[in-house]
Amino acid sequence: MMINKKVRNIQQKLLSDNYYILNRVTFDYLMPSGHWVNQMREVYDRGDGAGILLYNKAKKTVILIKQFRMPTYLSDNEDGSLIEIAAGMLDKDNPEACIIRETEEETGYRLKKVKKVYEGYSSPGVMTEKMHFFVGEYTEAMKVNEGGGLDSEAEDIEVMEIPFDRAVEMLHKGEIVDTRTIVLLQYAIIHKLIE
Ligand SMILES: Nc1nc2c(ncn2[C@@H]2O[C@H](COP(=O)(O)OP(=O)(O)O[C@H]3O[C@H](CO)[C@@H](O)[C@H](O)[C@@H]3O)[C@@H](O)[C@H]2O)c(=O)[nH]1
Ligand SMILES: [Mg+2]
Repeated sequence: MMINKKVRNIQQKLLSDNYYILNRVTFDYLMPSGHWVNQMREVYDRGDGAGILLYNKAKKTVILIKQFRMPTYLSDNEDGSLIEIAAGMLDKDNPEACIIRETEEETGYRLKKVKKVYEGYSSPGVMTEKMHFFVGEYTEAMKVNEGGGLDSEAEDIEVMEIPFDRAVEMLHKGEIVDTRTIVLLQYAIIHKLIE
């Protein structure tokens, strides 16, 4: 941890801990020219996350979810709804336990086994978050409730079971614009999860 000799004098100033943590971080950075320059970054820390692509080989389907995402609505997403993989923030549990819990809350399927495929920083210039990516097979027998998210968190999640071919078409037509979902659909294509 923190062994980079080109970086020193890191200072953090808390800008907000209203919900998660936003810090203003200043530091000195040694340029290739040999000069130290003072730099500033605002860094958002809301912990790490996990996401999963659920797929069924026999039915040749995947499960995605649709929900309202305010930041995209403030950007250019017309009605603010976004098609995504099931995903959640790690509380104190490990990524695997987290994704199994989130899958049940959001989609209604209780998985026993998941496969970790990637780890990656979500938005490395801005936030600390690292995402843990999983894939998992689901069957009708694993369905324990309707999903839809937690009322206590005011979640309104639509569960979408769709043919894998349709998901790939949506990907290629630009109807899927969540990076994490793009990553896992591409994983499924590359590794022929469904044929
Ligand atoms: N009041 C309040 N509640 C919040 C706020 N931010 C999040 N929440 C609550 O925290 C819940 C988080 O639900 P999760 O399912 O755990 O997380 P997520 O929003 O699906 O996040 C996943 O996707 C993100 C990408 O959009 C990832 O960044 C994240 O790591 C995770 O994978 C939300 O439903 C909401 O109730 C906030 O600023 N204020
Ligand atoms: Mg979620």
